[in-house]
Amino acid sequence: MNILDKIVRDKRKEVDLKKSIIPFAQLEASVLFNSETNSLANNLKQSLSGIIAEHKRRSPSKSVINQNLNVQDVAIGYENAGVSGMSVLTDNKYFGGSLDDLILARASCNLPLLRKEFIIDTYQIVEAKAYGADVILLIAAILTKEEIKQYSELAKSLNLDVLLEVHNQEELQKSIMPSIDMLGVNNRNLKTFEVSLEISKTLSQQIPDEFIKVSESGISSIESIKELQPYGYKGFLIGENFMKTNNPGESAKGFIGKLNKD
Ligand SMILES: O=C(O)c1ccccc1NCC(=O)[C@H](O)[C@H](O)COP(=O)(O)O
Repeated sequence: MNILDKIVRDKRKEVDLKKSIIPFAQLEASVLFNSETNSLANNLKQSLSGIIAEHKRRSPSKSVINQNLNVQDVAIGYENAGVSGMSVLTDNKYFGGSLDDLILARASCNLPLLRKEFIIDTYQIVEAKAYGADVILLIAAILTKEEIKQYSELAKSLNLDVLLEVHNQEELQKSIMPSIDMLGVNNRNLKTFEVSLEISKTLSQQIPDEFIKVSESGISSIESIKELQPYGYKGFLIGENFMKTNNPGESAKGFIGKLNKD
């Protein structure tokens, strides 16, 4: 069983447990369906920095990255740095995150917030809305085409943006549909942890122009961004490179300052 299979297996148990504590109807009743969304897609279209900075304490590939920070400081720091959006990992077992992180980030900044989660059930999408997310992530590797359609349409009905993540051509082909706002190419193979920016470059030609392209994972230099921009990428998801420092906000600020100067 690879790591993605293990994460999904545990996620199904977690969601079942949550449903037994707070039933779907009760969760749904707590959500303000039409509440405003701060659109990440719009920010990326407007060519702000394009950086989507992540809050990531640990990961299956790197183990501990940084356990000493509080999410409010990180959110405020990222906002001051001029990032286009913030990604908040909410998985606890493998990444040390939680929905509390999402709500604390929401209370601390006005950035578009991505709930970075392994979504395998509509429950998690309504939960994302309830906890203040503006964007959800759908991972093509763990969903059927029908699930991608159902989940993305539900997200749109809740005023949430949808970032759909792919890693190969097969995943891309099943994911192209009007309810997707942004197509993210993950440079990290989630089954083997191998990272290569070539994945973003190769898949870019097959992404139709109407989708905003986001390159994810393994980005740690201005040169990488400059390399990816000619392939049409407007968004760049960066986690470890900022989170491994004592002050991710300052680190993002320095990065963006250099990006704007070059
Ligand atoms: O990061 C991992 O090790 C990982 C393992 C298995 C599934 C997902 C994983 N990461 C989620 C992400 O997509 C990254 O956190 C995100 O793209 C940022 O990546 P990085 O800049 O390399 O921290």
